[in-house]
Amino acid sequence: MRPSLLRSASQLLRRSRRDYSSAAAASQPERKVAILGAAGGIGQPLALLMKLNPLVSSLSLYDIAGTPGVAADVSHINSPALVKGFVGEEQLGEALEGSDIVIIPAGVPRKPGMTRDDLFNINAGIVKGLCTAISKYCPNALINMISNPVNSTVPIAAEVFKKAGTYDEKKLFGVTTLDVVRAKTFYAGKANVPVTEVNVPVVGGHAGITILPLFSQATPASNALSHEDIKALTKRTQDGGTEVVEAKAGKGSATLSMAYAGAVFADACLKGLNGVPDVVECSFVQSTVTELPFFASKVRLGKNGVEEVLGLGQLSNFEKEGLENLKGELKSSIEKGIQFAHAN
Ligand SMILES: NC(=O)c1ccc[n+]([C@@H]2O[C@H](COP(=O)([O-])OP(=O)(O)OC[C@H]3O[C@@H](n4cnc5c(N)ncnc54)[C@H](O)[C@@H]3O)[C@@H](O)[C@H]2O)c1
Ligand SMILES: O=C(O)C[C@H](O)C(=O)O
Repeated sequence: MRPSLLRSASQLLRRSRRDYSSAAAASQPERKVAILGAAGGIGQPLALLMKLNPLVSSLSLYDIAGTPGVAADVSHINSPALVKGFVGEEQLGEALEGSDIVIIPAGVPRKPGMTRDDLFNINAGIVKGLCTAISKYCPNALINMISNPVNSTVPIAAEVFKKAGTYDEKKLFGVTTLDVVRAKTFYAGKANVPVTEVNVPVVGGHAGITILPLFSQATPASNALSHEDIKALTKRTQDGGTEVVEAKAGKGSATLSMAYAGAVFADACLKGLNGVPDVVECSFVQSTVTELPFFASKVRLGKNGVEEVLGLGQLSNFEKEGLENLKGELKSSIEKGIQFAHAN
């Protein structure tokens, strides 16, 4: 693991420990978190980070292969979460039962030259199958969808849940936290401000130009950045996933930074469920912020999942243009997901 990831993991753990002490005093509820795709590139480090999160009392690791080994390994860590591994479809029900949060990084990752949409044909079916099981075994769980293309897999999940009569728009989240993590890192480097103090909302979706970082709202504000700097930061954030895919040269896409981002988002969901006030993260959710039915923006998390979808705030002209430019692609990715769910 890179030192920065280790630092982030230990910060996350320390933060959670503090919250744990105050929550424990108010008798913290038991929370079960399931990871589907837990033996994969994201699944394994994410399992590690969730095992380190003291808000988790039960950690269920499911995959089609490899989970007994991952579960045995992670279970030796001396933190409170009880770890169980489940393998194969016949164990999926048990893996899901009683889950408060289901995190889904199951599916194939990109290779160089591919778009996220190129993953649709394989991942759409995987997500549909897993969501069908979720609607049966843990219909009230919050879903953290990581599998790509997120712009389509979230609408697929919504349609599966609607068909099963279990859809609750407050409980379905596309995980876009990695875009925020990248925007914060790149902005801090360019603006020369402490990265741990930086916040940057990222709205839209999770693919190419649909990823729209709002650097005009970045804090701490910086007037050292030119328009060219903002354009370059925006492009780097939009192409962050491709930067990793190319650097890995055929060995997959972001796994460690994604596991960190997934752990941050799941931690925020747990805090919301536990009644911690003012927990806000960006996420791709059912939305009326624009005319599109799903859109990523800041979301206030609460005891039932989404408590409030927050608006976009003041945008720069460059961001307004980016917003108009992303709508066509995002709309067709959403429609593709909905059509797939209806046809299959
Ligand atoms: N949302 C994001 O920001 C983001 C970031 C990075 C990667 N991703 C996506 O996450 C997904 C996983 O990436 P990865 O690098 O971990 O891939 P990976 O191939 O390393 O792991 C995927 C895992 O999913 C498992 N799997 C396949 N079908 C399954 C099923 N039906 N049920 C349960 N598990 C199943 C595989 O066995 C494998 O262990 C990809 O679609 C990738 O594009 C999303
Ligand atoms: O880029 C990818 O294919 C994986 C992920 O969506 C990312 O943003 O890193």
